[in-house]
Amino acid sequence: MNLIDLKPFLDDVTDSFAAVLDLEFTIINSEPMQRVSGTGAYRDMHRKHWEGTYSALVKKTGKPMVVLEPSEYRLELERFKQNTEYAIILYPIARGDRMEGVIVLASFTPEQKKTLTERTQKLLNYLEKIASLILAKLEQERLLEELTAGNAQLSEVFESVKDGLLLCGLGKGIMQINTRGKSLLRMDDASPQAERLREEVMEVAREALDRHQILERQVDCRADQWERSLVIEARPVRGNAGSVICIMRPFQELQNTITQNANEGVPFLLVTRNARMNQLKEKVKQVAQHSSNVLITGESGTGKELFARAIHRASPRRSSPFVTVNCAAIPETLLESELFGYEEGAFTGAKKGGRIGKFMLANTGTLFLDEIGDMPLYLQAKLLRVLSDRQVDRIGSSKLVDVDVHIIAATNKNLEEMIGKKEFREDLYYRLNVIPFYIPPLRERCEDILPLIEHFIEKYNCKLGKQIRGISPQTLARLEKYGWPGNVRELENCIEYMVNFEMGDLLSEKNLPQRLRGEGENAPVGAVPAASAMAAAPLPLWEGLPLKEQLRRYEARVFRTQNERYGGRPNLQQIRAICRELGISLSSYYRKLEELGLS
Ligand SMILES: Nc1ncnc2c1ncn2[C@@H]1O[C@H](COP(=O)(O)OP(=O)(O)OP(=O)(O)O)[C@@H](O)[C@H]1O
Repeated sequence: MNLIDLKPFLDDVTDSFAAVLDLEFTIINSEPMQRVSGTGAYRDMHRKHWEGTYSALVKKTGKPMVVLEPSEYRLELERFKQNTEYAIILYPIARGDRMEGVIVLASFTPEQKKTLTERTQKLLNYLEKIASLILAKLEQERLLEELTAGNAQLSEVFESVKDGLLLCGLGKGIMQINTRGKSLLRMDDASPQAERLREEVMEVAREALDRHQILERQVDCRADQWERSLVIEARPVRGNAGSVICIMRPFQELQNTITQNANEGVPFLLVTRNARMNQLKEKVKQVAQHSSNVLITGESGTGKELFARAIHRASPRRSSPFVTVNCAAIPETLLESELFGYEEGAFTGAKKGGRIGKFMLANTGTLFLDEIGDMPLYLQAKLLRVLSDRQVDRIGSSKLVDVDVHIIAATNKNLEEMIGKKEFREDLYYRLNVIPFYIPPLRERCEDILPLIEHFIEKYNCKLGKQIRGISPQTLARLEKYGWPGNVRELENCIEYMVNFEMGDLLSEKNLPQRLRGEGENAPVGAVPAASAMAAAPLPLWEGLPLKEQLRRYEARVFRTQNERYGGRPNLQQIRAICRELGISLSSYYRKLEELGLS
C-alpha cells in the first residue's frame, strides 16, 4: 500500500486545496517515483525520469524546499524555461525515516508567484498539515488492509480445522463459524430443536465469558430425525473482551479418536506355534461374541494387552472404542476421576466444566483395566458396584448414567494370594474372572521364539529401513536357551536392539545385548539365565535364606545396578532404556522400586 493506492483521495485533496489557495498542486509517490495526482498544468504532465528533479532532492534529504527562482538550481527548467513565473514549494510526506512521497505547490502565473513568495511560511505550514492528513489516511488504509488480510487468514484457519469452530461475542451473536461448525449446529435447520442446540452452545459461551474461564461441556439434543451430542470447549478470547471461541466435536468422534489412537501401531498379529496359545486364540473368537467379563493373567510382557485387543477386534464392538486404563500407572488419587469422571467443583483442583471418565468414553466399546491388582480397595468396591449395576456416577454427581462396556481386566499378580492377604476383594475377583485367560510365559513355549524373532525382524526392518534376512543359528541357539523373564516384550526389545546394530544379513551373536552375551560380570543382570547358567551363578551369600528373600535380593541388585549406570538417579529417558533392557513396563519398574524399598 502506497500513495498510488490513495489516488482518488489525493485527487480530492489536491483539487480542493488548489481551488482554495489558487495554486497548483502535485503529489509524487516515493517508491516507485510516480506522479499520483496533479492540478492545472500538472494534470497531464507525465515524467519517466526523476533524477535531478527537485522532488528527487526532497525525497533524498527528507527536508522541505522552497524554490522561488528556479534558475538558481538550473533544474527542471527545460519544460518551463519560457515560464519565468515558475516557482515551487516542496514538502516531504514522511514518518520518521520512511519516505512516502512529496507534495509540490507551484506557481505558473505572476499572481500565483506573488502568493507563493509573500506567504511562503504560511504555505509551508499548510503543506505540513496536508502531509499529516495524507499520512494518517495512509496508515488507516494500511491497518484496514492488515485487518482484512488477518480476517481472510482467520477464515482460512477456521476452515482448515477439522473441529467445528465458532467465534461469538456478547451482544454480537455468531461472528464467525466454519463449515464444520455450521453443520454441527445445523445452521440451516430452523426447527425448535436445532435452535435449542444452538442456544445451549451459546449458553456455554456466555458462561465461559461470565466466569472468565475455559469451560468444557457436553450438550445433547434430540429431534425425530437426528440426534446430536457435542463436546464443547468454550474459551474466552484474550485481549478481545466479550468474545468467545467454541471448539465443537461430536462425542462419538471423540470416542473414535480414542479408538484410533489406541489401535495405532498395534499390529493385531498374535504370533504363536504353541498348542496352548492356539487354543487361547480359538477362545478369543468365542469370548468376543458376548460381553462377559474377562480376566487375563500372566507374567509381564506375555501379551495380555494384545489378547485384550484381539478380543475387542473380534467382537461386534470393534468399531467402538477400546479404552485402556493402567491402574498401576495412574496415581491412586487420580484413578477414580480417570475412571468415572467428575462434575465441575467436585473437589479442589477439579477441572472447570468437569471431566468425562473412561467408562463413558468406552461406552459401547471395551474397557481394558490393566494391572487390576494395583487398584486400591476403596475403588474395587466402586468398580464392583458399576459392574453389577452397569451404571456410573461422576464424582460429585448423584445422577447415574447407563453404560454398556465390555470389561477385560489383566494382571501379572496372583490375585488369589492377594485375596488371602485381604488386598483384593474376593467378590470383585469372581465378578471379573467369569472368563479366565492365562497366558503362559515365553520360557514355557520355546517353539514361539523363532516365529516371534522372525516377526520382530520384519517389524523392525520396516521401521528402521533395514533388510535383515534372519538370524544366525548360533545366535538363535543363545536366544532359545535364555530364560526371558520379561517374556515377549523383552524378546521384542532384544530384536529391535540387534536390528539397529546389525550390518550383515543375519542377526549375529556380536550384536546380542550385553546381558545375553554371557560375558563379563554384568552378564546375568536383569535376566533369568538359562538353567545351565543359573546353576553356575554365584549366590553363596544368600544361601540358607528363603527363596522369596533370595529372589528379592537378586531383584534389588538388578535394579540397583541398572540405576547406578545412570548415577543412581536415572531420568525418564534413562528409565525407559532400563525398562527396555529388562523387558518390563514403566509401571512395573516403579512398582518394583517401591516393593524393593528402592524408591
Ligand atoms: N504372541 C505375540 N505375537 C506378537 N507380538 C506379541 C505377542 N505377545 C506379545 N507381543 C508383543 O510384546 C509386547 C508386550 O505385550 P503386551 O503389552 O500385550 O504384554 P502384557 O502382558 O500386557 O504386559 P504388561 O503386563 O507388562 O502390561 C507388545 O509389543 C506386544 O505387541
